[in-house]
Amino acid sequence: MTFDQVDSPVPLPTDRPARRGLLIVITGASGVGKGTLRERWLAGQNVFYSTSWTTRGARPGEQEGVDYVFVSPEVFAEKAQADGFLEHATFVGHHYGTPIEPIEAALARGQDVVLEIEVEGAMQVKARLGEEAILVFIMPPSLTELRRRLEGRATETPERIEKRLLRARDEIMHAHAFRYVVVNDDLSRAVEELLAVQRAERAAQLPPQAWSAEDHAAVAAAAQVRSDHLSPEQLARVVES
Ligand SMILES: Nc1ncnc2c1ncn2[C@@H]1O[C@H](COP(=O)(O)OP(=O)(O)OP(=O)(O)O)[C@@H](O)[C@H]1O
Ligand SMILES: Nc1nc2c(ncn2[C@@H]2O[C@H](COP(=O)(O)O)[C@@H](O)[C@H]2O)c(=O)[nH]1
Repeated sequence: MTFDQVDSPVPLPTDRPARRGLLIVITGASGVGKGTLRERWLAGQNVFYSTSWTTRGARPGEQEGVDYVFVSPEVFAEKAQADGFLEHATFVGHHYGTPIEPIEAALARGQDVVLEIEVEGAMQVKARLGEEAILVFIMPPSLTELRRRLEGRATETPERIEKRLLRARDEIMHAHAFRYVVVNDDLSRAVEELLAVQRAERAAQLPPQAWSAEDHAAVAAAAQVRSDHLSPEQLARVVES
């Protein structure tokens, strides 16, 4: 028996991570570039990316269990009824949901978790988890550019693109509900802003005296993309352009 154990009736938590992981949610209109940004932002990081369940069919090249878990509406409904989702929503005719168990496990072992979901689901996460969820809205430079990206990706029929764009207008008007707003015009700058947000939120768990120079820089950069800087006029300009 070691000295420590004699002094401590409760075993010391040597194998427990020092902190819980961060839960970061990126949200925004379909086609704004969430997936593109997420891949670049998380490259080389040991972050848990949550694979969603969906009732839509797989697109060419999409892999079961990697891009999504593809299920029938019946299987989805069973999981929802059993409270197996952190959030779930219907988006242009299909159901999408975030399975709760793997997320809870990753956060408990100290791993950061990233969700990439549409706006209604992100609002549910906010209502359920409050300040624990770090919500980032990804803003397109304009609706015209959003249309160009959706058409260029060529994964939807023209009719479905119109439905996604119609929904996008409403989603953009909710941007102020999220903690941060990152404009995805220049991809590299937007990735830098996401890295700054992640670093700043980690730093916020420590007293400022413990921050490195990089932490201070990240906190300053993240402050620039807080949603309270966003004016109603800026939002209107995006949906009207
Ligand atoms: N900053 C950018 N500039 C120009 N094109 C971009 C930019 N970011 C992403 N794109 C392009 O826009 C298209 C849509 O991107 P992506 O699939 O990542 O969007 P998404 O928000 O994840 O969509 P969904 O929500 O439907 O899954 C892709 O063809 C991508 O290459
Ligand atoms: N509320 C949720 N939305 C999700 C989830 N997984 C993905 N999504 C979002 O749905 C739309 C459409 O996706 P697509 O792959 O069909 O283009 C897009 O905005 C995704 O981000 C989820 O688990 N919950």
